Amino acid sequence: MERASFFLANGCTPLSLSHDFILPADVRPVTSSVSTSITVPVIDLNDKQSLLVKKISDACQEYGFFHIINHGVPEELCRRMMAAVSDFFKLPPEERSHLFTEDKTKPLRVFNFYLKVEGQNKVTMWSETLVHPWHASDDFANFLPRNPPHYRELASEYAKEIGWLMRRLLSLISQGLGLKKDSLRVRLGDKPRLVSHANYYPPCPQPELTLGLPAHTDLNALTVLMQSEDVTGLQVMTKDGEWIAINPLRNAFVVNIGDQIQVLSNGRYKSVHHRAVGSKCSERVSIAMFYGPNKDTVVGPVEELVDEDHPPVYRSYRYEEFLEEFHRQEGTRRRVKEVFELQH
Ligand SMILES: O=C(O)CCC(=O)C(=O)O
Ligand SMILES: [Fe+2]
Repeated sequence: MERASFFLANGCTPLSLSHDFILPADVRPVTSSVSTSITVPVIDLNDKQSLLVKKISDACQEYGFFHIINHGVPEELCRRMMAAVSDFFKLPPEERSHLFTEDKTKPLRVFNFYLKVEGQNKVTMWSETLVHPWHASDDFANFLPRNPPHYRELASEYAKEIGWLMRRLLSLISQGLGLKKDSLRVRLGDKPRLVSHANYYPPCPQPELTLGLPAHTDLNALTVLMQSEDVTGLQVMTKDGEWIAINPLRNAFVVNIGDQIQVLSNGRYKSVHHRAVGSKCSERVSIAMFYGPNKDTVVGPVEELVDEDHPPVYRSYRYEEFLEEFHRQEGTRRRVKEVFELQH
């Protein structure tokens, strides 16, 4: 059966792998060099508390990424949420194009990631992303798309569940660092910046020539990601600089450390590079729920984690300063937290 063409929200011709999407050879994903022998830990949230804290701590130090199972979020809700995102991207392009903007101050928007490349203006990534705020208890439905009609209700319900999960994860991560349960949550402030990115990757005729999402680290503190169950795409860089695939696992979430926890933990926990590659045969969806400080929060290494043997790796900053640096590096393979490193 012929597959219906995908039109980008800002385009009126069917998506095709034109010059605009093709990356220079040195940044293309080399499938044959992606290791399949290593993978990130799968952590069962039903494990005994002390074991759980240790396993999460080890994963945060070694990979900055892990899977969680028995997370308590109803499977049916996850399935419906993924379907709602997929339905959103299947709306005719004119139904999404009014949300398309490069203005990052708009809370609800659709955009494409891109990379700036020498001799070529921008290379657009093979994906489209829906951005909006989320909140576990406040009503944020006004910031959500009206279409598809069930999106508002589902996203609100899903946010409530993720809110609880984030709280639990932040507590476990704090304990892993030897801190009080609520330490990281308090540090990140009582008005965290909560943003959701729903990424849609249409099938890609030549995934080896482009990327769905460029290599990046998450700028926030913590990310809970749900990905399509039957398509691969997410890849993570290990300490040794090797790409590994994070293949989907049924009824599991991927959790990863963002830059702010790397800074708060004084470099103990790692916010690592990851990217998404396209798939030739199937569309793929991922929903990243980000938890970060608000712009006025001061972030720096937690005092208890700094001593003579562990001098501060980063200087403190207002998160707004970090965001400004992040925007300054737009379109590049960003190195934002490195700008805040102290020289010893
Ligand atoms: O699609 C994915 O698996 C990765 C998404 C991601 O890294 C992000 O949205 O920050
Ligand atoms: Fe990410």
